[in-house]
Amino acid sequence: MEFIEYPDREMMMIDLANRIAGELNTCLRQHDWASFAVPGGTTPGPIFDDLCSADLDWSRVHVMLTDERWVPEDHERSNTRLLRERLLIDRASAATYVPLYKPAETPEEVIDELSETIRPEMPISILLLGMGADMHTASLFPGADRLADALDRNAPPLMAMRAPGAPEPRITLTAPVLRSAMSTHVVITGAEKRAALEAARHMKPAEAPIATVLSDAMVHWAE
Ligand SMILES: O=C(O)[C@H](O)[C@@H](O)[C@H](O)[C@H](O)COP(=O)(O)O
Repeated sequence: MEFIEYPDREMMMIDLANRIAGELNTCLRQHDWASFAVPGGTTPGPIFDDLCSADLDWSRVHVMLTDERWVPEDHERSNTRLLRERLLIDRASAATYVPLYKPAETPEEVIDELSETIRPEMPISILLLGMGADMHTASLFPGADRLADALDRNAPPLMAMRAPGAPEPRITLTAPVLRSAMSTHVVITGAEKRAALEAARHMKPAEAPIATVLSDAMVHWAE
């Protein structure tokens, strides 16, 4: 694991947007298209604000979420809504969006369909992950109902997940998909998450799910 500490959040967000744009460009020089998976939540918005105007061939970039909260797309907690408002705009509006949501009562009703569209995107070219102070990443939460299955190396690419720490059902990429990404960045802020990250390095993914990706990840932190 590589840990990069920044003087402040703004510099970190700008630097990460630049790094990711550079990695996407490199990937597009070598391949016809690149898959780019991003988290929702409160942290990545400023990265999206910078990245959406990056000068690259977005028409060959496939953007997807690492996980989604099972709420309609216009709900304030929808990660899809965050992407549509802050990433898939400006130059990045030319990207192909690969959805992790379809209107349905539960994720189980549409997971097979969604999995079929996700499968061809593997392995993910560039993966950006967030982390909660409880050491969850994507929607791999400690104590989640199907965490052990999602950590298994034979897990399907996409799973529904319910957890005490998550107010609504989730759908999430599973550990084998996250671990097979060609480039992995984790972005975290604040002292509490830094301490959680340090602790997770010595814990098993069953207790600290972020641990499943740490060995090959570049972690970006600012106060
Ligand atoms: O939908 C989500 O909640 C995310 O994809 C999730 O994995 C997120 O990255 C962490 O919960 C951190 O969230 P914050 O950035 O809001 O702290």
